[in-house]
Amino acid sequence: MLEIRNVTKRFGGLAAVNDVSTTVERGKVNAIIGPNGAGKTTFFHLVGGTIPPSSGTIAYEGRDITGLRADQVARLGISRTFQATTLFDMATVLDNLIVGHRLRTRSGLLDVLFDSRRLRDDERACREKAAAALDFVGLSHVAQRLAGDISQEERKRVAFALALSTDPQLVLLDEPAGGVNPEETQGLADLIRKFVRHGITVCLIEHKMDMIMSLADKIMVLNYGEKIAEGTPAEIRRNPAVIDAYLGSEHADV
Ligand SMILES: Nc1ncnc2c1ncn2[C@@H]1O[C@H](COP(=O)(O)OP(=O)(O)OP(=O)(O)O)[C@@H](O)[C@H]1O
Repeated sequence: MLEIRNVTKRFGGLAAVNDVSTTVERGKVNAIIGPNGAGKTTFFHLVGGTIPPSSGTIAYEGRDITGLRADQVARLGISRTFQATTLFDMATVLDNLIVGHRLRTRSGLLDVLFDSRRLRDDERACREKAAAALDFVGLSHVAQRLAGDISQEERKRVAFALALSTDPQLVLLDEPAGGVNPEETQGLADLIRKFVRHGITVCLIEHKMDMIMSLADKIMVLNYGEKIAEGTPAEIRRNPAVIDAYLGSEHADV
Protein backbone atom coordinates (compact mmCIF):
# COMPACT_ATOMS: atom_id res chain seq x y z
CA MET A 1 0.00 0.00 0.00
CA LEU A 2 2.80 2.35 1.01
CA GLU A 3 6.37 1.86 -0.11
CA ILE A 4 9.17 3.84 1.49
CA ARG A 5 12.55 3.66 -0.22
CA ASN A 6 15.80 4.89 1.30
CA VAL A 7 14.15 7.86 2.97
CA THR A 8 16.40 10.27 4.87
CA LYS A 9 15.53 13.50 6.69
CA ARG A 10 18.35 15.72 7.88
CA PHE A 11 17.96 18.61 10.26
CA GLY A 12 21.32 20.37 9.93
CA GLY A 13 23.89 17.73 10.78
CA LEU A 14 21.38 15.35 12.36
CA ALA A 15 19.80 12.54 10.33
CA ALA A 16 16.47 12.22 12.20
CA VAL A 17 15.46 9.51 9.72
CA ASN A 18 18.37 7.76 8.05
CA ASP A 19 18.01 5.68 4.88
CA VAL A 20 14.83 3.90 5.97
CA SER A 21 13.08 1.49 3.59
CA THR A 22 9.88 -0.29 4.56
CA THR A 23 6.35 -1.07 3.46
CA VAL A 24 2.98 -0.52 5.09
CA GLU A 25 0.70 -3.42 4.30
CA ARG A 26 -2.98 -3.00 3.52
CA GLY A 27 -5.44 -4.43 6.01
CA LYS A 28 -2.81 -4.76 8.73
CA VAL A 29 -1.75 -3.01 11.90
CA ASN A 30 1.76 -1.73 11.14
CA ALA A 31 3.63 -0.47 14.21
CA ILE A 32 6.72 1.69 14.68
CA ILE A 33 8.60 1.56 17.96
CA GLY A 34 11.89 2.88 19.29
CA PRO A 35 13.41 5.09 21.98
CA ASN A 36 12.59 8.78 22.37
CA GLY A 37 14.15 10.78 19.56
CA ALA A 38 14.52 7.72 17.30
CA GLY A 39 12.78 9.51 14.43
CA LYS A 40 9.29 7.98 14.65
CA THR A 41 7.31 11.22 14.53
CA THR A 42 9.61 12.61 11.83
CA PHE A 43 8.86 9.47 9.82
CA PHE A 44 5.12 10.25 10.10
CA HIS A 45 5.77 13.88 9.06
CA LEU A 46 7.52 12.58 5.94
CA VAL A 47 4.75 10.16 4.99
CA GLY A 48 1.98 12.64 5.81
CA GLY A 49 3.58 15.46 3.81
CA THR A 50 4.15 17.85 6.73
CA ILE A 51 7.84 17.96 5.80
CA PRO A 52 9.60 16.72 2.65
CA PRO A 53 12.38 14.13 2.85
CA SER A 54 15.99 15.15 2.15
CA SER A 55 16.27 12.10 -0.10
CA GLY A 56 14.45 8.87 -0.92
CA THR A 57 10.99 8.14 -2.28
CA ILE A 58 7.52 7.44 -0.90
CA ALA A 59 4.94 5.68 -3.08
CA TYR A 60 1.29 5.20 -2.17
CA GLU A 61 -0.70 2.68 -4.19
CA GLY A 62 2.05 2.73 -6.79
CA ARG A 63 1.99 6.52 -7.12
CA ASP A 64 4.99 8.65 -6.17
CA ILE A 65 3.86 11.00 -3.40
CA THR A 66 7.34 12.19 -2.36
CA GLY A 67 7.21 15.89 -1.51
CA LEU A 68 3.42 16.29 -1.80
CA ARG A 69 1.84 18.66 0.75
CA ALA A 70 -0.17 17.35 3.70
CA ASP A 71 -3.52 18.38 2.16
CA GLN A 72 -2.64 16.60 -1.10
CA VAL A 73 -1.61 13.47 0.78
CA ALA A 74 -4.83 13.61 2.82
CA ARG A 75 -6.90 13.87 -0.35
CA LEU A 76 -5.24 10.70 -1.64
CA GLY A 77 -6.46 8.81 1.44
CA ILE A 78 -3.80 9.10 4.16
CA SER A 79 -4.73 10.86 7.38
CA ARG A 80 -3.03 11.17 10.73
CA THR A 81 -3.38 11.99 14.39
CA PHE A 82 -0.87 13.87 16.52
CA GLN A 83 0.57 13.11 19.97
CA ALA A 84 -1.43 15.99 21.44
CA THR A 85 -4.90 16.64 20.05
CA THR A 86 -5.63 20.33 19.65
CA LEU A 87 -9.32 21.02 20.25
CA PHE A 88 -11.42 24.13 20.80
CA ASP A 89 -12.01 23.50 24.48
CA MET A 90 -14.91 25.98 24.75
CA ALA A 91 -16.84 24.32 21.90
CA THR A 92 -18.75 21.07 22.05
CA VAL A 93 -17.19 17.83 20.92
CA LEU A 94 -19.62 17.68 17.98
CA ASP A 95 -18.78 21.25 16.92
CA ASN A 96 -15.07 20.41 17.04
CA LEU A 97 -15.78 17.53 14.69
CA ILE A 98 -17.91 19.68 12.40
CA VAL A 99 -15.12 22.28 12.14
CA GLY A 100 -12.64 19.48 11.38
CA HIS A 101 -14.90 18.18 8.63
CA ARG A 102 -15.74 21.66 7.30
CA LEU A 103 -12.07 22.43 6.77
CA ARG A 104 -11.98 19.59 4.32
CA THR A 105 -15.08 20.38 2.23
CA ARG A 106 -15.57 22.25 -0.99
CA SER A 107 -17.52 25.43 -0.41
CA GLY A 108 -15.47 28.62 -0.49
CA LEU A 109 -15.87 32.28 0.42
CA LEU A 110 -18.32 33.01 -2.39
CA ASP A 111 -20.61 30.26 -1.14
CA VAL A 112 -20.51 31.76 2.35
CA LEU A 113 -21.21 35.30 1.07
CA PHE A 114 -24.14 34.23 -1.06
CA ASP A 115 -25.42 31.59 1.36
CA SER A 116 -25.39 29.18 -1.51
CA ARG A 117 -27.22 25.92 -1.70
CA ARG A 118 -23.89 24.14 -1.90
CA LEU A 119 -22.93 25.69 1.45
CA ARG A 120 -26.16 24.51 3.08
CA ASP A 121 -25.75 21.04 1.58
CA ASP A 122 -22.14 20.95 2.72
CA GLU A 123 -23.13 21.99 6.24
CA ARG A 124 -25.74 19.29 6.51
CA ALA A 125 -23.37 16.66 5.12
CA CYS A 126 -20.65 17.75 7.56
CA ARG A 127 -22.97 17.56 10.54
CA GLU A 128 -24.08 14.07 9.53
CA LYS A 129 -20.54 12.90 8.87
CA ALA A 130 -19.28 14.35 12.15
CA ALA A 131 -22.06 12.61 14.07
CA ALA A 132 -21.34 9.33 12.25
CA ALA A 133 -17.62 9.62 13.05
CA LEU A 134 -18.43 10.24 16.73
CA ASP A 135 -20.68 7.20 16.73
CA PHE A 136 -17.94 5.10 15.09
CA VAL A 137 -15.44 5.95 17.84
CA GLY A 138 -18.01 5.41 20.61
CA LEU A 139 -18.43 9.04 21.64
CA SER A 140 -22.06 9.87 20.76
CA HIS A 141 -22.83 10.28 24.45
CA VAL A 142 -20.37 13.20 24.82
CA ALA A 143 -21.32 14.99 21.56
CA GLN A 144 -22.77 17.98 23.42
CA ARG A 145 -20.11 18.19 26.15
CA LEU A 146 -17.46 20.91 25.98
CA ALA A 147 -14.24 19.50 24.56
CA GLY A 148 -12.37 20.98 27.55
CA ASP A 149 -14.39 18.78 29.91
CA ILE A 150 -13.75 15.35 28.40
CA SER A 151 -11.15 12.83 29.57
CA GLN A 152 -7.76 12.17 27.98
CA GLU A 153 -9.06 8.87 26.63
CA GLU A 154 -12.06 10.63 25.07
CA ARG A 155 -9.71 13.21 23.50
CA LYS A 156 -7.82 10.34 21.94
CA ARG A 157 -11.09 9.05 20.49
CA VAL A 158 -11.92 12.52 19.16
CA ALA A 159 -8.53 12.49 17.39
CA PHE A 160 -9.52 9.19 15.76
CA ALA A 161 -12.85 10.71 14.68
CA LEU A 162 -11.06 13.75 13.20
CA ALA A 163 -8.76 11.44 11.27
CA LEU A 164 -11.86 9.84 9.71
CA SER A 165 -13.05 13.11 8.20
CA THR A 166 -11.12 12.69 4.95
CA ASP A 167 -12.41 9.13 4.42
CA PRO A 168 -8.92 7.68 4.72
CA GLN A 169 -7.66 4.35 3.47
CA LEU A 170 -4.65 4.61 5.77
CA VAL A 171 -4.41 6.31 9.17
CA LEU A 172 -1.15 7.20 10.91
CA LEU A 173 -1.74 7.23 14.67
CA ASP A 174 0.94 8.92 16.80
CA GLU A 175 0.82 7.44 20.32
CA PRO A 176 -2.92 6.71 20.25
CA ALA A 177 -2.80 5.39 23.82
CA GLY A 178 -0.37 7.91 25.32
CA GLY A 179 -1.42 9.06 28.79
CA VAL A 180 -4.38 6.71 29.25
CA ASN A 181 -4.76 3.91 31.82
CA PRO A 182 -4.44 0.16 30.98
CA GLU A 183 -8.19 -0.46 30.83
CA GLU A 184 -8.70 2.49 28.47
CA THR A 185 -5.71 1.31 26.43
CA GLN A 186 -7.56 -1.94 25.85
CA GLY A 187 -10.60 -0.01 24.62
CA LEU A 188 -8.46 2.02 22.21
CA ALA A 189 -6.82 -1.17 20.92
CA ASP A 190 -10.33 -2.52 20.23
CA LEU A 191 -11.13 0.68 18.33
CA ILE A 192 -7.97 0.29 16.23
CA ARG A 193 -9.04 -3.26 15.38
CA LYS A 194 -12.43 -1.85 14.36
CA PHE A 195 -10.69 0.54 11.92
CA VAL A 196 -8.97 -2.43 10.28
CA ARG A 197 -12.21 -4.45 10.16
CA HIS A 198 -13.77 -1.52 8.31
CA GLY A 199 -11.04 -1.51 5.69
CA ILE A 200 -8.86 1.26 7.13
CA THR A 201 -5.21 0.26 7.33
CA VAL A 202 -3.39 1.43 10.46
CA CYS A 203 0.19 2.52 11.02
CA LEU A 204 0.92 3.53 14.61
CA ILE A 205 3.67 4.76 16.87
CA GLU A 206 3.36 3.59 20.47
CA HIS A 207 5.48 3.03 23.55
CA LYS A 208 3.02 0.67 25.24
CA MET A 209 4.58 -2.70 24.52
CA ASP A 210 1.75 -4.89 25.81
CA MET A 211 -0.61 -3.14 23.44
CA ILE A 212 1.78 -3.27 20.47
CA MET A 213 2.67 -6.92 20.96
CA SER A 214 -0.97 -8.00 20.99
CA LEU A 215 -2.19 -5.57 18.31
CA ALA A 216 0.49 -5.28 15.63
CA ASP A 217 0.84 -7.59 12.66
CA LYS A 218 4.22 -6.11 11.85
CA ILE A 219 6.66 -3.91 13.76
CA MET A 220 9.46 -1.67 12.53
CA VAL A 221 12.06 -0.58 15.10
CA LEU A 222 13.89 2.72 14.72
CA ASN A 223 16.96 3.76 16.68
CA TYR A 224 18.89 7.00 16.04
CA GLY A 225 16.93 7.38 12.79
CA GLU A 226 17.87 3.97 11.46
CA LYS A 227 15.74 0.89 11.01
CA ILE A 228 17.35 -1.73 13.22
CA ALA A 229 14.72 -4.46 12.88
CA GLU A 230 11.39 -5.35 11.32
CA GLY A 231 9.17 -8.36 11.82
CA THR A 232 6.30 -9.93 13.71
CA PRO A 233 5.86 -9.18 17.43
CA ALA A 234 7.40 -12.58 18.26
CA GLU A 235 10.45 -11.86 16.09
CA ILE A 236 10.90 -8.37 17.51
CA ARG A 237 10.56 -9.52 21.12
CA ARG A 238 13.55 -11.87 20.79
CA ASN A 239 15.72 -9.69 18.54
CA PRO A 240 18.95 -8.94 20.48
CA ALA A 241 19.50 -5.55 18.83
CA VAL A 242 15.97 -4.46 19.80
CA ILE A 243 16.33 -5.71 23.36
CA ASP A 244 19.60 -3.85 23.60
CA ALA A 245 18.37 -0.55 22.14
CA TYR A 246 14.84 -0.46 23.45
CA LEU A 247 13.01 -3.34 25.09
CA GLY A 248 15.66 -3.91 27.74
CA SER A 249 15.81 -0.22 28.63
CA GLU A 250 13.57 2.11 30.57
CA HIS A 251 12.20 3.67 27.36
CA ALA A 252 9.50 1.12 26.62
CA ASP A 253 6.35 1.06 28.74
CA VAL A 254 6.39 -2.62 29.57
N1 LIG B 1 12.14 20.32 13.15
C1 LIG B 1 13.25 19.80 13.70
N2 LIG B 1 14.41 20.46 13.69
C2 LIG B 1 15.52 19.93 14.22
N3 LIG B 1 15.58 18.71 14.81
C3 LIG B 1 14.45 18.00 14.85
C4 LIG B 1 13.22 18.49 14.30
N4 LIG B 1 12.26 17.53 14.49
C5 LIG B 1 12.86 16.52 15.12
N5 LIG B 1 14.17 16.77 15.33
C6 LIG B 1 15.14 15.87 15.96
O1 LIG B 1 15.09 14.65 15.24
C7 LIG B 1 15.23 13.53 16.13
C8 LIG B 1 14.04 12.60 15.99
O2 LIG B 1 12.89 13.21 16.58
P1 LIG B 1 11.44 12.56 16.53
O3 LIG B 1 10.51 13.51 17.19
O4 LIG B 1 11.11 12.14 15.14
O5 LIG B 1 11.63 11.27 17.43
P2 LIG B 1 10.56 10.28 18.04
O6 LIG B 1 11.09 8.91 17.81
O7 LIG B 1 9.22 10.59 17.49
O8 LIG B 1 10.60 10.62 19.59
P3 LIG B 1 9.43 10.55 20.72
O9 LIG B 1 9.23 9.09 21.03
O10 LIG B 1 10.06 11.30 21.86
O11 LIG B 1 8.22 11.23 20.17
C9 LIG B 1 15.40 14.12 17.52
O12 LIG B 1 16.78 14.18 17.82
C10 LIG B 1 14.81 15.51 17.39
O13 LIG B 1 15.39 16.39 18.31
